[in-house]
Amino acid sequence: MLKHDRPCCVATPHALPCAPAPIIRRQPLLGRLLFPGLSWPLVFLPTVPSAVSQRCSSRFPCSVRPALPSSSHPPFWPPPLPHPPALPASSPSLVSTPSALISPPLAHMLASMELPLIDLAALLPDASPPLPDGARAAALASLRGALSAVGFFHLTNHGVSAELQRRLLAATAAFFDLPASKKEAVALRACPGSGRGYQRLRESVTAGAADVHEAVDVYETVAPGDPSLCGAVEALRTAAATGASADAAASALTALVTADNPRLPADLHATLDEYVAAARAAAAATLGVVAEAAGLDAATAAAVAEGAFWNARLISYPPVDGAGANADAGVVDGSVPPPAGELGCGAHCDYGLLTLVAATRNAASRGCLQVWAPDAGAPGGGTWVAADPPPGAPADTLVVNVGDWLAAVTGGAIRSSRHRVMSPTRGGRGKEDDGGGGGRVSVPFFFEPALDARPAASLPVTTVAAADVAAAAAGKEDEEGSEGAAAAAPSSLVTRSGRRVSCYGEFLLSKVATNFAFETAGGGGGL
Ligand SMILES: O=C(O)CCC(=O)C(=O)O
Ligand SMILES: [Fe+2]
Repeated sequence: MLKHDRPCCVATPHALPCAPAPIIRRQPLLGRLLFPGLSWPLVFLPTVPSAVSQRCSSRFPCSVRPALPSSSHPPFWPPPLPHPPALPASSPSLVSTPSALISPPLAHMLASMELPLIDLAALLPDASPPLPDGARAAALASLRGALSAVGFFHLTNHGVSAELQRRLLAATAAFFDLPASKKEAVALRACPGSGRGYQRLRESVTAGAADVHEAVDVYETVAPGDPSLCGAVEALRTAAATGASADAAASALTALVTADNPRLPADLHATLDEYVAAARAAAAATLGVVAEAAGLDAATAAAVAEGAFWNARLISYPPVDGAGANADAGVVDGSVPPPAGELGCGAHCDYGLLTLVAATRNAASRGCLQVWAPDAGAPGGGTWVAADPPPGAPADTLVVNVGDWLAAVTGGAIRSSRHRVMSPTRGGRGKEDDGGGGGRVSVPFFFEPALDARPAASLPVTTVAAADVAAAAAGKEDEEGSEGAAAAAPSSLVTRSGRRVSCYGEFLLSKVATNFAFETAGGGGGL
């Protein structure tokens, strides 16, 4: 990643009419992140190494580390699967994994909707007591199997306590229960360039179709002179884009990442601050383990995570009646046609490194989050797999999934899979209710690469799949009956105009530009 010691040269964009609020500014890096061969003690350094201290400008102490409890149960579940055969040195596409690499037990695991449960604390290289070598290798193999098949797994013992998750989900639910006028007071619509704020029902759009949810987006706020922003601006300006569009993109990116977050109710604000610090630390540690499972060398893994950026969404999915809801989500099967109605959130891939999802565990929520497993189910078919934690999973279980950038960095060894959220079924409220009421509340935390992270020249970059192009042209994702094909289409690190992205910031911008109903097709800073 490029380093800069001079202020960013992009003109600060037009003043944003958002209320200034001190929520969640860029935090210091956690010292060195966790990678094979390295261990946590580097995280405790009271003074941050000079290479990263220039980013250390916030009120958060540099000694933040996740409180990773010692393991009290087996480090992975279900039992380990055979390690898949070695992947070819250069994988032909970003996300496809030949079916031959899916072992029969793994296919079974997918069909029975059992994503592995990974115990992060037990898998850390400096875990105490250490796992026997064989057990650690088996757990990593189980993780690798899930990463290469669907890019989703369940995570426990990660330091984001169940209690903190419950508090955040309850405060989030309370926000969405407020009168519309209070929510609209922090509307994204009022400040679209900031990417932040409240979106009413059906304002968020996935691949052209309205989503049946309300949400609030928040982002890490970086300083205009932040090295990663400067690097991204430089990358944009020296990329193939011509002057005017590069300037527009640089301005749009600057507006997006330097804006302040909306003024949320005090308790939600404070809880979110606390949650972000914990989730960020957990994500960094998880990335180390995922990188190891994916076979990335330590230097590449370290480079991927340096200067990481984050954003998050607070989401409320209201319950709906009958068809289209998750009534039968206990049996998710690719042979069942997709619901005719609207989705809580349409099928999409996440953009960055890893997403950590905390969600209500009430009965209404169960089975709502689903991931497309192209190699499972009938040969040549594919299956939507339920991704929510099963009822018996530990209370702190988070759903973790791989984003496009990380999948690309691994050359397709691990998948960034399409996933969707079904609307909860009305009346499905159960005794496990923890704040979602009759609906589902979730908070995906997106752990992203540095804004100036560049795709390595050696990375395979797929062309946009035909199904995606057709769907984009038609303004919707899937033609009826072709959901499976479109769901399996690979993502690619190209902008909407088909040019290879110059840096992660540009990729992020091109994705965010199509996310909301009020934005025009020409949005996205000229990309
Ligand atoms: O609500 C969820 O569980 C996940 C939502 C999601 O996939 C996203 O916002 O990217
Ligand atoms: Fe997602």
